[in-house]
Amino acid sequence: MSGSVRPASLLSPTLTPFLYPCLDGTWIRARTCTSRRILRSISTTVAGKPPVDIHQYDHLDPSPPEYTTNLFTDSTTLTLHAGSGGHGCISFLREKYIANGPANGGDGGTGGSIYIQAVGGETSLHKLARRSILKAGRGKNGQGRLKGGSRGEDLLVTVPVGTVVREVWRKDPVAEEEALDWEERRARRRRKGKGRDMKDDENNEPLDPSEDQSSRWRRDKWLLYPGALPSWFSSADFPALPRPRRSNLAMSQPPAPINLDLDKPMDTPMLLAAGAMGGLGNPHFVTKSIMRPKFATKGDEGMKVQLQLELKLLADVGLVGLPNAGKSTLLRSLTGSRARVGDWAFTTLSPNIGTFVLDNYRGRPSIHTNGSSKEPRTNFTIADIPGLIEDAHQDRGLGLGFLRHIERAAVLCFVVDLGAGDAVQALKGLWKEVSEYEILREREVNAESERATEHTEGVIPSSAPSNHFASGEEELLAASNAEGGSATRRQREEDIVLDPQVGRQLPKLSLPPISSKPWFVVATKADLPSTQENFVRLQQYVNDVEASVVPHPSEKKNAWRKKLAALPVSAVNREGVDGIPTLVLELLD
Ligand SMILES: Nc1nc2c(ncn2[C@@H]2O[C@H](COP(=O)(O)OP(=O)(O)OP(=O)(O)O)[C@@H](O)[C@H]2O)c(=O)[nH]1
Ligand SMILES: [Mg+2]
Repeated sequence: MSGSVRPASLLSPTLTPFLYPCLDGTWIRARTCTSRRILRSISTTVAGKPPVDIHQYDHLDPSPPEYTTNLFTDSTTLTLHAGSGGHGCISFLREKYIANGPANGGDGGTGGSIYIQAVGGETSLHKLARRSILKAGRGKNGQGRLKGGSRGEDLLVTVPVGTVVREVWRKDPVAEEEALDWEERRARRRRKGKGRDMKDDENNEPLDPSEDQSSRWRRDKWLLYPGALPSWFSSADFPALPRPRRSNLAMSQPPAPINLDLDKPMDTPMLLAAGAMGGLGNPHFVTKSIMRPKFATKGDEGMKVQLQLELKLLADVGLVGLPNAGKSTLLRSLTGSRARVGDWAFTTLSPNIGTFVLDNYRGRPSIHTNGSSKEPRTNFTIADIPGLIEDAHQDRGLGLGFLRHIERAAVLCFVVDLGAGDAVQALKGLWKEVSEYEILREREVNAESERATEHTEGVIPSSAPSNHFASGEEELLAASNAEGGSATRRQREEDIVLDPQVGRQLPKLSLPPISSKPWFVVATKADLPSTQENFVRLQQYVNDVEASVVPHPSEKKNAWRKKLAALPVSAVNREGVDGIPTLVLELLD
């Protein structure tokens, strides 16, 4: 021990004597009664203990065949196809003595809808990543005797809690039809208003009455009686194409673009894209002149939407450390996790989540409170992410891809290896990467909000509710006034949520800055020889940060400085780790 440092006064009042018995007496200042009880029990077992066998806990230092590998994917792109509607049916009643009965074709069924639900218990998107396109079922075609087609099968996409969903693009054929229909009716209205001279205001050209699109026969929209040739039908025989329709369900769709943060388990699935409407059967087109219409309409095409899913794991504690620091070993010693451990860098290639059980319901109930909810806390979760290397924030190593998983951790646990050089420098290096990542993230959030503003200004979302809820004339008047029209639309969009549980757009999560999160340091491999001085220097530095004698390692103003602690542990021998839950609970609550 160097003479300049006064170790006894610097060491934390935690588990130091356990590892450094020569410094005994410093640990008596335990923070809480609980930690004092734990420490006392450890110290009594330590007295007169024979040297520890490093391999006594096999699962903490496993042999290679025992390594577990888990499939993990934290981001993927999915293309979802809502179900198309079934076609309407062309059919006529035929019974004994009724040779040429009336039309009795049923309507086509509505296509299946797409729902999303965040569920607990899942920690990866790999199942979804294997399937890039997911399709809901198509509605069945209508049948004779006015039998409507059955609905298409719905599709439920289940994602882990913590998934962020962003829309990449969408193709909504019904919205395109609506836009076309709206243009046509506006042109018709203008013609009506202009009277006989019929001049187009923009081009100043005479309008051709035959240009009326509504009466235009569209082959792709109509279904003809089997065996009938299109030439048998003149366009005059066809009624105007029915206006585009949407199911009632479409009103609970989130407005475009979809931007969800599913940070809580959902009781009910949330609608993403409603299935398209089925076509109309031939009875809809019976008129005085056409008593037996030999045509029906086809079902609408379903909406397609591409979504980017990104998983941000939700854990109470995030382990941050250099490669090979001993994070996975620490996770294994604290929890029942089977995280892969190995004596080389980048053993961990994807995040692991472990659960520390406080109350296993076998004894007296746990009395730990659970933050805001005030319910007893029965466990807390710990996320172990791949090691960070210098410039991880510039995507070196595996860092950047996985730093997002600690974004939502309530407490950060910096893991430094006492046997691998200056622990203070290691801690400063880790903080540098974390704060650089924070800057990157802030920039990304700003860019995203700018994009969102651009999108909403003056553009009618493609999933704007259908016009068929208002009477045609009323709506035309509103729409002819550009400003008023979009305002009405926007207003209606806010009003249309039928089921507040299912149709709500989840609020965007506003994450606190990473540097303002509570943190502590775990100095691992304290069983290695001559690590004592290194730990003492680390302890001194942490105390100085707490007392604001030196700047915070993140160099941020409002960074967390309360209750800082550095704990020496030997995870591989499971020594010193018992103090971590107590500290974590203090910081969590
Ligand atoms: N002596 C000693 N060795 C340890 C201790 N903790 C971990 N190790 C060893 O350090 C090596 C690396 O441990 P890991 O837990 O895989 O380290 P990691 O930080 O998860 O490494 P990456 O996943 O590569 O980032 C393994 O050989 C462990 O047995 C400890 O407390 N004492
Ligand atoms: Mg690891």
